[in-house]
Amino acid sequence: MAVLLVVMVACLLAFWLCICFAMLKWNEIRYSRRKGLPPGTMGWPVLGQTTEFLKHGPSFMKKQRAKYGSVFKTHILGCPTVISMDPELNRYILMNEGKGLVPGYPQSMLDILGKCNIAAVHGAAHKRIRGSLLSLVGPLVIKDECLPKIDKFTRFFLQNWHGKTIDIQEKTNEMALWVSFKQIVEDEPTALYEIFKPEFDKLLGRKRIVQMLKQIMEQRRASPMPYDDMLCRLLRSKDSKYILSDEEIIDQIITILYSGYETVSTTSMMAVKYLHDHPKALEELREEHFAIREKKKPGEAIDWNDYKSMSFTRAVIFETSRLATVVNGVLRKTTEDMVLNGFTIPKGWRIYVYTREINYDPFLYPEPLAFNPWRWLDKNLESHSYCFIFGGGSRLCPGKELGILQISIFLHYFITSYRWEEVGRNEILQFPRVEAPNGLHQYHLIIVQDDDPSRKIEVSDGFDYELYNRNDINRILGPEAACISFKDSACRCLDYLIPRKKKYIFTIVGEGGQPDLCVPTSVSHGLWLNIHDYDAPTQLVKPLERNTRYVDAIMTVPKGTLFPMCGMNLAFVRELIGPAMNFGQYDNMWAGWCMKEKAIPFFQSMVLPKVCNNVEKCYLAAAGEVKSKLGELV
Ligand code: HEM
Repeated sequence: MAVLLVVMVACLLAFWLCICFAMLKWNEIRYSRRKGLPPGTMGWPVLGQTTEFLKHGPSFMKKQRAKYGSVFKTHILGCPTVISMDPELNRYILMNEGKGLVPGYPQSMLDILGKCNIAAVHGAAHKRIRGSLLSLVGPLVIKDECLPKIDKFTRFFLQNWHGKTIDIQEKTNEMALWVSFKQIVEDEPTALYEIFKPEFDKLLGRKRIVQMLKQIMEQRRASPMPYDDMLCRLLRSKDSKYILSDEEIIDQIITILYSGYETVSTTSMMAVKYLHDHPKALEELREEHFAIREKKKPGEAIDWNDYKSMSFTRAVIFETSRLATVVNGVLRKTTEDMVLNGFTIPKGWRIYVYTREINYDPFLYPEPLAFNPWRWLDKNLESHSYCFIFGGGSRLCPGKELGILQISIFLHYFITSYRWEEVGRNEILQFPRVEAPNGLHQYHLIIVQDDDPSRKIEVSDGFDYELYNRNDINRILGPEAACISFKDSACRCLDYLIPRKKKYIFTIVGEGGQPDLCVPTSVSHGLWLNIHDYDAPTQLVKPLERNTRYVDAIMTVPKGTLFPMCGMNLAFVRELIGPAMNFGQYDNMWAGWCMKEKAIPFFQSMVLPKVCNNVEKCYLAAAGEVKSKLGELV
């Protein structure tokens, strides 16, 4: 009987597995019939890969990219989707709104924001709604209209925190909504806000919010009182282009509240966290703000000139937004079949313009996991073509300057009024959405793949890594890309150019033996399993000779012994021997491309002392000269 039961369970299990496999297969076949789609997998019918995407977020993205490249297809959030992690393509999509591309936000979001909201419209309607929005929150009006109010409400909000344990997440959250709410309807009683906030937090409370706003609008129309807030400006727009219907006004208000809520609150909270963890940055910020306060009477408001002098504050806000990546990307939808990067994206597909990774690009942001606000003091960075923190193109965030202003004023009153310390680890500061990338992984790997870029290296789960291939080398170095030769160990030279601290550099070739750095070693040379690592002429005369004897042994090259060294299957400690390993155009040459300009004249003019009467002494003397004179180049 028991045996029968086991057999039945096994049959059921096998049957179930077959069904699952068939469903997966069917889904893949369904999409494989369409020609020209990007690589990728669509997962389960209907569900697609939504669960993996929501559960693993950034690591799901990295894994798929490693498998399929920077542009791949998937099925998430109920829609076949192409994910682009390619900075060039992302830029193209952002800059080419309208050419077959419109916003692609899910229906659930449009249901909350309303059908007239800015993300639901495009073309002329978008221009009109955006124009109206900019007349309320754009850079031209925030100086006179928004700043005095933000100052007043933020200062009021930050009162009486002395000696208390506060949840900074909860507080910044409340502050972002309250300050926006008060700017929209300043003179409405605070009790109204108390009803409004829980409805807003539920997000499903649109119906109730619409009712409340309609009521306020009716009262305003019937009242002779002069109001001075955003709602008043919307109701009495002076510019005929921007006269909106009641429905449009309501959607506009909900959009302003919704768009500036999580973005401003999360950035404010993360700025507090980063400043707490980086006392030097906090000290410099305090200096900036106390210098402003010194010029003012107690309680005097911040004015535009004060705000404009907050250059380090702006840098802190940009660095926080970058490192915390509050917005991971934006969504677009195709309105016709489109060819992008050589792939055909069918009409109606969603494109996830995933911009998160570019925030950690070491070429754009050297040592990208470090909190370094000073990098933003170079103003060019804000306008860099690949800086997508506030989006780009015709949908560049219209609330960018308003958001920065709100966070600046918050930081001003927060750091000039309080000193604080974290209570408990991560108990007060909670990061349910924002990842803290700093310090989570002991090792960060930079992998430079040197063979065919269409072949994808599989990297096991659990590694924190960046993967570069030949296409990336071409993208990063542009016309200079030829200086890193292809299909040899010189590909590691890209590693040198990646501005990040690296301790070990490994060059691993095909199925060769792996370098071993378990013992304190400056250079470790792995041997090849399959062929003798002969020099070129010997290999020519012994083309078929193979090494069949593999000895699992470590040999130490004695001091003073010269030995031939191949650049492949080599590992070394960068700090000890890095400059000598900077490979050039041809393998095994001792000169890196970045040194060429200066290195050649340097060597041509080098004179060694007379005591250098053998190779070893010459080498050591030359190495000393290189260290002292060329050291800063490396
Ligand atoms: C630190 C704060 C903020 C960040 C990081 C941020 C980021 C962004 C990004 C990335 C986009 C592009 C969306 C897309 O292309 O689909 C965007 C658009 C938008 N943002 Fe912000 N934002 C911030 C603050 C604000 C504030 C305070 C407002 C309030 C008015 C706001 C209102 C909007 C609106 C209405 C859009 C849509 C624009 C359009 O479709 O034309 N944002 N924002």
